[in-house]
Amino acid sequence: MSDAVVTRQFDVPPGVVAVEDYEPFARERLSPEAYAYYSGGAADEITIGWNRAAFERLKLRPRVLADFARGGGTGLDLFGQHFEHPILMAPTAHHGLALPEAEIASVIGAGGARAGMVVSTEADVTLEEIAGVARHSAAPLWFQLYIQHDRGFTADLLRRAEAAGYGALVVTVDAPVHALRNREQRAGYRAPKLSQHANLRGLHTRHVAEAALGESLMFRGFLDVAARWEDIAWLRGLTRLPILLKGILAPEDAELALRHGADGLIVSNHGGRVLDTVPASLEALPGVVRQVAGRVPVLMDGGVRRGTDVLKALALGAAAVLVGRPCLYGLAVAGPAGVAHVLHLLRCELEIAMALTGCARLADISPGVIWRDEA
Ligand SMILES: Cc1cc2nc3c(=O)[nH]c(=O)nc-3n(C[C@H](O)[C@H](O)[C@H](O)COP(=O)(O)O)c2cc1C
Ligand SMILES: CCCCCCC(=O)C(=O)O
Repeated sequence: MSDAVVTRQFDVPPGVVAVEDYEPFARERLSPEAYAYYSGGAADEITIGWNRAAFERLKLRPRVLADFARGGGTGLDLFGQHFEHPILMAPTAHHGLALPEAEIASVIGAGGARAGMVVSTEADVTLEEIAGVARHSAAPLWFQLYIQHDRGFTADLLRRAEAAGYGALVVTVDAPVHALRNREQRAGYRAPKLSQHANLRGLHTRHVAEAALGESLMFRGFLDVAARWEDIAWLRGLTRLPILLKGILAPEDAELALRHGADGLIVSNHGGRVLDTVPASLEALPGVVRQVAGRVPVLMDGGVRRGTDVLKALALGAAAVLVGRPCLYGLAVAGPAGVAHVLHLLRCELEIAMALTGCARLADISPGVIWRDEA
């Protein structure tokens, strides 16, 4: 994509009234390989199911006759930036599989819904082109960084993101190796070559010898150049941008993250796409929130499909949530309009859930909105 425009008209199909309604339409429109890549997870996809089950298990505690005469709202400030609501578009790779306009369409959609967007290192459009479009929109833009084996190249990526005006750096730390993606393998999905990654042009491929039968794959050079804690401290020294670490589940890692200079955390299991049978993000959230004890904002993602899910995550201590697959499905089905609609639906549903639990503002959302069964 070199000319950053979206000129086509997109329509939301009739009957699409909730985020999950997009999925069957997206499945029809995507190639089987792309659908496998977007929808799939690691190995047996157990964690994907747990991400949803954790939300479904929690019951809400309604409150009646609350006084909303003084108004209310969903606005919040994070890292000095204002967000109209706490629902961000998660970083996801390769929007070009959904639509030729790729991330250009996504950023227009996110802007339409006044939602923050986190742009993936593995976007199909350069981070500069995306930021160029976002300049005209109300949506804050953050950049997701995969630390590359070439640290010089990584530092250049960071400088490019700073120069393009991104407001924060989200460093994804939960995927140092290629995950086991059996659904992708079965569907014949092939990830684009490094040379085809818009943001990684010029990065040389690092060849690691294939493991022969009976040899170790992981421990013969594959992990030598993987990111370590010292890389976080290194990044911290390179930039003034707030740094969030994405992919934290264990409270000990949350503590280490703060010790190495993280300004925020994203509790995430990568949408169940990296290590299968790790717990649901929502289950891991309270432990991380307890450990962090208010020192930095904690965000979460994984399985958010309803406004009530957003409310539950905030009740357990998240400052905001990120949404992955539903935005991709919205993009595949209705371009920028679909992305905006997905994010707008979630915001509207959150507002309804707040009204029915007596919360006028995000600050009113407390663990008290969760129903606790009598012992
Ligand atoms: C197709 C796809 C691509 C993704 N690519 C990235 C990526 O490039 N960087 C990253 O940090 N996370 C990536 N993720 C993970 C998301 O940021 C997020 O953690 C996850 O999608 C949240 O779960 P949900 O899809 O259930 O909302 C990807 C997820 C999907 C579905
Ligand atoms: C080493 C992991 C690369 C994955 C890139 C895209 C991604 O995050 C995904 O979930 O897919």
